[in-house]
Amino acid sequence: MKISREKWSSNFSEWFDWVISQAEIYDYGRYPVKGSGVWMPYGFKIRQNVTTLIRKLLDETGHEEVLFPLLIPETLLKKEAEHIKGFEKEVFWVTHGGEDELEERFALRPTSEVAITLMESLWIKGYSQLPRKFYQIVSVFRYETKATRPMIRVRELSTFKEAHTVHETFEDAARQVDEAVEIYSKFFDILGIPYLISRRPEWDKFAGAEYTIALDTIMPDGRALQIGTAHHLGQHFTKAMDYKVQRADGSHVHPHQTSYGISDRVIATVISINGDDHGPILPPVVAPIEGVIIPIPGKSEEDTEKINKYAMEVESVLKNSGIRVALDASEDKTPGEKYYIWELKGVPIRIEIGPRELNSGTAFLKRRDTLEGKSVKREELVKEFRNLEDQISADLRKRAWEQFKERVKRFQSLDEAKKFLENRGGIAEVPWCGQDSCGLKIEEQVQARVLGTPLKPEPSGNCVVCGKPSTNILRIAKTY
Ligand SMILES: Nc1ncnc2c1ncn2[C@@H]1O[C@H](COS(=O)(=O)NC(=O)[C@@H](N)CS)[C@@H](O)[C@H]1O
Repeated sequence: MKISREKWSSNFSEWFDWVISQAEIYDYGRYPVKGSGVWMPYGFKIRQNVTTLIRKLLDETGHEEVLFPLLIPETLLKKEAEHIKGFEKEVFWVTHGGEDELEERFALRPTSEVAITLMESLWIKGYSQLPRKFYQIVSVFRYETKATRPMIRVRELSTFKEAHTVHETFEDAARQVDEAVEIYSKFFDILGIPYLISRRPEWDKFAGAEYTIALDTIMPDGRALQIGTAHHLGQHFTKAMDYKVQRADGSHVHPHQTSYGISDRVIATVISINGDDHGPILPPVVAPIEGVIIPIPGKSEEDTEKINKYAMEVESVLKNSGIRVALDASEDKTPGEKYYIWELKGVPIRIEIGPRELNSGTAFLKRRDTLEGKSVKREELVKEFRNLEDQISADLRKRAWEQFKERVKRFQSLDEAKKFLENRGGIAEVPWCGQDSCGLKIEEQVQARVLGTPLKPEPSGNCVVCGKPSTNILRIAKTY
């Protein structure tokens, strides 16, 4: 028997608010600063498992973790004209220290390009020190004026991983952007999150970038969510800040840079992408508790005692093998009430230990995603548990990709694309001649956002606006 996904898909936003509060993941809307949420212990552990994973992927590809000041002086932030133009409406300012007005305002960093470029100009003088790849996982602040949403559109991005790299040439920076996209692809593949990689249109790239590559997923309500971006910054910041490095031939050149970021949105997505009306289904790799043991009382006090004792043995066998396991031995709830709570918390495997398991020396493993269960011998428990986890991870990833692929559709006319986006939602692909004017018209007529173009051009048919032969397809979607 499957659990319905009615609420999860048709009232996703309500479902998400209900899950993050009832599963005690993230307290949003009650802390008296709009757009700031609180990571509660269980949610903090999910966040920790996610950041541990991205740290691993960055550390093993030559990135060095750093930690920069939160405050950026106004004159520094304004060094790069496009950058400040793109952010000036989003910056929070600090104007006083105690009673004293500061002689210069400080910005709460909205992102750290100028801060990092300043210190790079002091640390890195010559080509032999390049390329250099830094990253930090910090809070950044953006005065979002659109409706804020927990984790998805916040004003304090409390899990902002920003990477910044320096290169001798444009080409090497372009190679780095490709590496960043590969790292993000691997990251989302491990998390089981489907995505499309698109080059953002010229009119929607990061402020101060040559070009932007973005990874977009589709949330249960059919809206697209940008979950990662990588920017080729060229020499925009190094020229604005007159930062040069010495080349092998003794000449000096402004180095080229990239930056790439992900945020709390990744956690919102990993909670939401596989869910049902009982709550989220967390992939084992990020689940704070991979398996929860629920003892089922016996007919007599004596039996129940034996069952609890056996359950504790099962707990230590799993714990000793490095599995994050919990034993819910609370006396004040029935097994059914416990099932409800742990399903709401998205625990991927439930281990039922009752009279039958006690007598046969087995454990009953129940999957959170399909609700299928199977009995395993106690001696095989760790191996069977790990195998089941691998099966669940693969099935969750497969199901998410199947749903995703159903929601990416190609159309030859704008009307069909518009209808599709208004009904089910998803990402529509239409033939495009490559002219910005047509691209902007598409956004207008479809009342949706252009996500951009595939990295490998896919000309097919005639531009849906002007009728000229297409040079590529354009992806459009209702977005967050
Ligand atoms: N208000 C927000 N709330 C949550 N996540 C956000 C918000 N704004 C942006 N993000 C996420 O942060 C990622 C990086 O932000 S960004 O503006 O595109 N890029 C940068 O800031 C660059 N400096 C790379 S670190 C985006 O891809 C998006 O997933």
